[in-house]
Amino acid sequence: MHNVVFVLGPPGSGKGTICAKIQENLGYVHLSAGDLLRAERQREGSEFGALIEQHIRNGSIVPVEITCALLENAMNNSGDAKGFLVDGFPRNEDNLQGWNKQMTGKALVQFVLFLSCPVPICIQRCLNRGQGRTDDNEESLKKRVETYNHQTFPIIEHFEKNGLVREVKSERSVEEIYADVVEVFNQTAKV
Ligand SMILES: Nc1ncnc2c1ncn2[C@@H]1O[C@H](COP(=O)(O)OP(=O)(O)OP(=O)(O)O)[C@@H](O)[C@H]1O
Ligand SMILES: Nc1ccn([C@@H]2O[C@H](COP(=O)(O)O)[C@@H](O)[C@H]2O)c(=O)n1
Ligand SMILES: [Mg+2]
Repeated sequence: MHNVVFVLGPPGSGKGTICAKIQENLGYVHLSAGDLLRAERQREGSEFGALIEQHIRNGSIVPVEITCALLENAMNNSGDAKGFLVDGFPRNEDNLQGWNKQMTGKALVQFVLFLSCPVPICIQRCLNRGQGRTDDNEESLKKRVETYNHQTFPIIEHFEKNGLVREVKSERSVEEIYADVVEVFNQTAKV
């Protein structure tokens, strides 16, 4: 059984940054759904490359069968891990239902780390990121925020109703955020 922490928040809220620190210090393996999709988009011979790029540019969500298969493969190929930080998933109802269908009995969701941050700050962070992402532009960001507000936030609310959400405000320095995140892990997960 894989231990899983879902990490959610608006685009640019700092999910990848904080997950890297958790992986370094707390022994969880970081799996970013977006990174896995970008790698699959680049993989020679992938039948999904064009479809993934279309969704990424539009800020829309790739069908769960593709994303969940990438996540499950990555977990199975990671050897012994204390747990997995599943960053940027589940992003909509399709992701959630597909995960439940495919992963029930194989993964245990310990909690959901919700990095909350005002959208204008998130947008500015993405525009300054400088990694050459095809979706870090004003047009794609508008759509990504719309998708977050209409599809992802309701998923966070769903987990909140089940008592699984641990919110950490991420409009602060990485050090301040990370200190609160460590508290959350100490209280909730077996570290
Ligand atoms: N607390 C912070 N303060 C200032 N800048 C930050 C902070 N956390 C992350 N950043 C910067 O903001 C940008 C976005 O961070 P990051 O990639 O971690 O966000 P993300 O939530 O994974 O975004 P996305 O959803 O687009 O993948 C990066 O350039 C990162 O260095
Ligand atoms: N569960 C997911 C996660 C991501 N995507 C697509 O990738 C884009 C980038 O995601 P980041 O988390 O790296 O910002 C995102 O806008 C989606 O197009 C997805 O489809 N499903
Ligand atoms: Mg990210």
